[in-house]
Amino acid sequence: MDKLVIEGGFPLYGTVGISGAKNAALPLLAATLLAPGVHTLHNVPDLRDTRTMLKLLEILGARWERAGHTVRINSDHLTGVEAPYDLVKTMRASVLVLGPLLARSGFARVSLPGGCAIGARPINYHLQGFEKLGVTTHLEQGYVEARGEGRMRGNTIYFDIPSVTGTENVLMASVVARGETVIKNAAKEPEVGNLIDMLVAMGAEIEGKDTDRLVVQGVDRLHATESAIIPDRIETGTYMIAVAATGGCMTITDCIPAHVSALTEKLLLCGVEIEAGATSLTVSCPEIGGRSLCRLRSVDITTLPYPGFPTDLQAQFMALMVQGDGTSIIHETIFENRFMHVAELKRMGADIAIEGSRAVVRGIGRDKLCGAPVMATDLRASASLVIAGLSASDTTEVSRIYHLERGYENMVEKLQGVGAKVNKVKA
Ligand SMILES: CC(=O)N[C@H]1[C@@H](OP(=O)(O)OP(=O)(O)OC[C@H]2O[C@@H](n3ccc(=O)[nH]c3=O)[C@H](O)[C@@H]2O)O[C@H](CO)[C@@H](O)[C@@H]1O
Ligand SMILES: C=C(OP(=O)(O)O)C(=O)O
Repeated sequence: MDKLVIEGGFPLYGTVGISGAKNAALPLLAATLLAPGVHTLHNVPDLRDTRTMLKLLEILGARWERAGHTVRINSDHLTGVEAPYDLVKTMRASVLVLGPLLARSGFARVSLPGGCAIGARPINYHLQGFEKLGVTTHLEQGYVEARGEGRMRGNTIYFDIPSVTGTENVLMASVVARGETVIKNAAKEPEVGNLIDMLVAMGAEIEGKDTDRLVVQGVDRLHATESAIIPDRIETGTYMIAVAATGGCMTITDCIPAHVSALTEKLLLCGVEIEAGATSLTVSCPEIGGRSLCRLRSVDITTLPYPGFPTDLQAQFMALMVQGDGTSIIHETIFENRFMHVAELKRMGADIAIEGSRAVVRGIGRDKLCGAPVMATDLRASASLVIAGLSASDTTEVSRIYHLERGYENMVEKLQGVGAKVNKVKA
């Protein structure tokens, strides 16, 4: 098993280019099942999760080829309807094939994802949405079997919580249902917008992009098309926090600054300087006494659905707040168990107490974290530990980095490119 060895304390200077978003690539790849023909997707990041999704499409009968970040998928002849346990257990987003398979074949069998490190994560909203469209679902030996009686029928679907993949899954089923579907309290994440753009290019009729009310007029058929994955806002935010934590000045290119505005506001309050261009962000720590490592004001965050502060940046922001000059309250409202990084950060000297869904982070100031062997428990917890390691004295070893490889393309190379002393070694 590989691990990362990080020698901390070196400020980051230079430029990092942002890859396509994992959380947009996964639903857009699944959407290629909706219509026969050759679909072209650009800016697809090469990650463990996108490789898993391509493997799943292959199991279902699609054929694909990759040239750099462009993937061509031929879904003319689908031969399967099942997402097996072995794949779903490595990637929950495998459930995103349910909607397209129902739309294309009227039947799908998908292993029910279990809980994961960050929470129970049920898919009841997905299933309730399909049932509203006339689909029957039942559980058989750990698999969800979903069957439509003839063509699905449009309906009004209300989500208690604006589920991101729930919205995407139900949307993909509804675009070919008969009549009108209204999705109320839909997720407004930019990745949902990216999927809507692709579906519309395929011939779907959807109104309400970027709002919490989506109105779909079902169409008889869709066609293959060409789309591009949006830049990864979570990767963007991770590098913004990395430079705030480590000091220096980094220009982050190929990103959409508006997609990270909640984080930008918080970093400005911390005292970090940020200049936004059309597709770039320059993040720097003001120099004090010849060092770029400014004092860091502690600020509070509450994770919320978009455009609120993303839960996928909570762990990384905590790695920054442990170096603050006061107390920061970090309130996690999306997932019930997303503080697995706390125990590991404490091993590096952080002062954090968990009180239910809140973490009380008492900042220990700059230059106080010390390197340690730590273990990654999930994707963003891993990124948090990398940020802590980059800012700590001595050496930090992060094990179980396969989590990191699910969602960060070339992280080691990108960090080395801005002066970080980080290497991947065999454990
Ligand atoms: C592949 C992908 O896009 N993953 C993202 C997606 O996950 P995902 O789509 O799984 O997350 P959701 O938006 O569905 O989850 C939001 C909340 O709703 C709950 N819930 C959700 C569905 C359901 O049927 N029942 C239910 O109770 C979840 O347990 C959670 O507490 O959005 C999350 C929240 O922004 C991000 O952290 C993930 O990175
Ligand atoms: C939680 C995440 O992803 P997933 O929903 O794929 O587990 C994430 O990207 O931080």
